[in-house]
Parts: sequence; structure tokens; C-alpha cells
Amino acid sequence: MFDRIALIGIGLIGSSLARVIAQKGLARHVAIASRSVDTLKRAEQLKLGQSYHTDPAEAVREADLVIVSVPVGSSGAVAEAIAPALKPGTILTDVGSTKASVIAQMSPFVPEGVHFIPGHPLAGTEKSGPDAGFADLFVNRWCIFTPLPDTDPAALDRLAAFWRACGSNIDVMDATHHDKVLAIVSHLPHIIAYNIVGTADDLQNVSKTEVIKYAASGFRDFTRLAASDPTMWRDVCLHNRDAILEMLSRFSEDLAALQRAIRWGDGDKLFDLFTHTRGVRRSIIDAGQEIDVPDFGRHVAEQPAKS
Ligand SMILES: NC(=O)C1=CN([C@@H]2O[C@H](COP(=O)(O)OP(=O)(O)OC[C@H]3O[C@@H](n4cnc5c(N)ncnc54)[C@H](O)[C@@H]3O)[C@@H](O)[C@H]2O)C=CC1
Ligand SMILES: O=C(O)C(=O)Cc1ccc(O)cc1
Repeated sequence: MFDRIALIGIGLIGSSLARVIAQKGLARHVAIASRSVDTLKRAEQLKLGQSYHTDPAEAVREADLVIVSVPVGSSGAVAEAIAPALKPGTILTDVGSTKASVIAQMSPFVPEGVHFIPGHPLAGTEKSGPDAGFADLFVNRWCIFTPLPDTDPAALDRLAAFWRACGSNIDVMDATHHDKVLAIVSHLPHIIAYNIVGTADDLQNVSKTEVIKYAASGFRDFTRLAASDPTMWRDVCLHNRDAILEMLSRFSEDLAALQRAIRWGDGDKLFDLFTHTRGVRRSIIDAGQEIDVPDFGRHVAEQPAKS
């Protein structure tokens, strides 16, 4: 499909791409760049590509597809570093969880003739690093593109065909809308998880041992999200600030109403809300979306020992 693909960043997403590219034969040569020498060595041990580079510019030379998979706050620096080595006609894309900020950071460095198409696979786990990836991460998941007004439709088709070959379904929307949608369906859930786990950890009259010992499955679900990569999520919060603050303010209002219903013993209100939200989950299942992350069983190494 491509002669040479350059993967800049070889963590969970970059290494999953490397694995699916190898499995499906989507490129003749995969050039891998990481600024961390240890990560690069690990990628080489895992045989994730054909060449390994600490200088991202070296990796992108002669590449016809470049995929940037680094924390969103580093996108601008990466674009600046690779820009002089990109050849005309190359497709440059990314996988960042926020889109308007990535576009603002990368666009100024994109040379004439290079097709910059921002993207976001809605697929991931709480794990990070090159060992965490797996080839079927993107299967039956959405990949959203947020193309710029002057995006070449043929380049977009080519990139869409690549992601379809990785197993994904494609959607296209503008970056501002993407950032609002993702703020509510992905960013807020992580922020709420970080917060509730932090609150539980801070409690004076409930010991840490009790939190661990009696953690019900609801709380365990939060601890999975709250175990996600701190650098990645710091960057998401800083780079989707406005949409996250807008959704947090709606969330806080609704939480205050829920708090009031509990305080005043308004059982009808609680029952109505809980009935309505149950319907939302039903709709997701009916729409054929995966609810449970199917790879957990296989990829969660730290299953608790049975006693
Ligand atoms: N983890 C997830 O579930 C998902 C993450 N994303 C997005 O994908 C991107 C990558 O995330 P992961 O692969 O999960 O992270 P990761 O932490 O597993 O890997 C990030 C990689 O970027 C490298 N890196 C960090 N700063 C760099 C810099 N300044 N220059 C060059 N390389 C640098 C790291 O060495 C590492 O190889 C992020 O933008 C994230 O928002 C998108 C979908 C899902
Ligand atoms: O692990 C989870 O539940 C996720 O939600 C993974 C995820 C994290 C960030 C994204 O931008 C997309 C997917």
C-alpha cells in the first residue's frame, strides 16, 4: 500500500500501527523514530520495523506516509524537526486525541506539496510504551479525520484506505466539533476517573488498604482509566482546555442537581435519571458498538492472584 512508512513515536499507538502494518503487509519499509534511546532499542528487540532513528528527520526521508504518534503537546516540535526532510506528495498524519491544537501546532511547519491530514483513532487502553501495542487494536473502531479546507481528496482516500486496512471505520468532521465530542465521551471520563481515585486515596477515615480490598467493580473501572499515561493526559487537558471546561461546567451543574435530589430524598428524580441513562447504554449496544474492551483479558498482565 505504501513503500515507506515513518512512525514518529513508538508507544501504544505507534507500536500497534507497526504490528498491523507488518501483519497486513501495508508497507515495504517501516522507519521508526523515538527520542528515547531505550524505547528505540526495545522497538528493535520487538522487530517493529526495518530501520530505527533517534533523529525523526532521518526517519521521514523518502517516506510516503508519516504518522506522528506522540503526546499532543509535542506535535509542534516534531513537525518542526521533520519538515525539512519531508518530500512533496508525502501524506503526513497524526493520531492525537485533540485536533484543533495539533492543527495549530503542526500546520505552520508543513511544507508546500505535503498532504497534512490530522487523524484520531478512537482506540486505546490505559497502557503505554512499545510493549503495550497489539495488531488488532484498531479493529472495528472509529478513526476520525479532521481535514483542512484545502485537503486533497485523493490523499484523504489513500489514508482512509490505510486505516480501513487496519480494521477501522472512517468518519470525517471538523476539528472544533471533534474536540467537543471527544471532551464529553473520552476526556471527561478520564478526568472524572483521575478525580474519584484521587479522592478515595485522600480520604482520612477510609484506609488505603480498605480501598484496595473492597474496591467494587465500578471503582475498579475508574482505576483502570486513572492508570492512563500522565504525560498524555496532562497534554490532552492543556490542549483541549476550552471544550473540557465547557463540558465540566455542564457536568458540575448536573451533578449539583443530582446532589440536591439525594439531599431532598427525591426518589422519582433519581429513578427517572437512572432509567434514562440505562437506555443510553442500550442504544450503544443496539448500534453495534463494542462496550467492553475485548482485549483486556489478553493484555492485562496483572490479573490478581487467586487466594
Ligand atoms: N493511549 C491511547 O489510548 C490513545 C492515544 N492516542 C494519542 O496517541 C498519541 C500517542 O499516545 P500513546 O501511543 O498512547 O503514548 P505512549 O506514551 O505509549 O507513546 C508515546 C511515544 O511518543 C514518544 N515521544 C514523547 N515525546 C516525544 C517528543 N517530543 N518527540 C518524539 N517522540 C516523543 C515517546 O517516547 C513514546 O514513544 C497521543 O497523542 C495520544 O493522545 C490516541 C488514541 C488512543
Ligand atoms: O482506555 C480507554 O478506555 C480509552 O478511552 C482509550 C482512549 C484514550 C484516548 C483516546 O483518544 C482514545 C481512546
